[in-house]
Amino acid sequence: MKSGFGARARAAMDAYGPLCVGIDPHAALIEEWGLPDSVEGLERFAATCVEAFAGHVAFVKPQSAFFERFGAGGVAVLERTIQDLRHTGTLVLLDVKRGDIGSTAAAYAEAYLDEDSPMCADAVTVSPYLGFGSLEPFFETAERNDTGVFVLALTSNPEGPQVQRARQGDTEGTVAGSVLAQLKALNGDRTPMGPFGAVIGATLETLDEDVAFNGPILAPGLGAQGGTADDVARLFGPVADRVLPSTSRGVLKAGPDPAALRDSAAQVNAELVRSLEMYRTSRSPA
Ligand SMILES: O=C(O)c1cc(=O)[nH]c(=O)n1[C@@H]1O[C@H](COP(=O)(O)O)[C@@H](O)[C@H]1O
Repeated sequence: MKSGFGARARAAMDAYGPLCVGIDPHAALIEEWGLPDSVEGLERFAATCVEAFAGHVAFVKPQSAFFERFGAGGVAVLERTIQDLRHTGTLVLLDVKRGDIGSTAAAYAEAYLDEDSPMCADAVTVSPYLGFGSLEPFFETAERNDTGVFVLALTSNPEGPQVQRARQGDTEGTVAGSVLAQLKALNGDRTPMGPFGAVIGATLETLDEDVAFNGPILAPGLGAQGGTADDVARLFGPVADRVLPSTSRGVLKAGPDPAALRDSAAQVNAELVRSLEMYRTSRSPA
């Protein structure tokens, strides 16, 4: 029987280290890899990523936008990529950042989080800006299927704080703080952790929020956006066991040789482990 998403994420991170590698087939990268910017090129790009990363990292995160760019043919490649990765046992976090009114959210949830769907991933990214409650169909479908949901909280882009750091009222906390508090309520005290994660960028100057919500933390922004392993340790050191730092271009630029891609991911993973360990030892009593 399949175990809960929190348990599967815990086991994968313990086995492979914290790194999540993103599959973002930018046109420029496809060209650098010597491939045509077409469905055929996309197919070879994605297959190379599967060969390089499946069975070597805890999570792979395909970015749907770069597949949708090619229409139905691109979406078919995305579907196959998700299935191929999952067949190897590698966890797939599908990055689609969905969010809509409840009845439409239910259809998105069925598409990405229901095991009967051909596009089902292990987890999906969602946006809470139609109201956290509008995400309920995602949570409910995930619970029924032992899949997971990652909700945007403090994103890695410079425009994020305008909305996410906004105060909800004179005395209340921030929008992001409210998202994190609601995730905490959903995860409860499940062990080893709950299935509902947050997205918090590795590019932030400071966290300034309570991240004790007992779920995984996707931390994108490592590499191309300027985040470093030391930033990950500085921001997430106290909750190191739940952080899933993510990079796409930072590793993909090592392609198209699958061995070079795998080596690059292993190197980033090792840097993360080293920085998080240094943080831990610097804080432990002598
Ligand atoms: O949800 C995400 O993964 C995400 C959230 C966020 O705050 N910032 C962010 O960059 N991402 C995604 O992470 C990937 C970052 O790619 P690189 O900048 O190439 O590492 C892209 O697919 C983004 O859409």
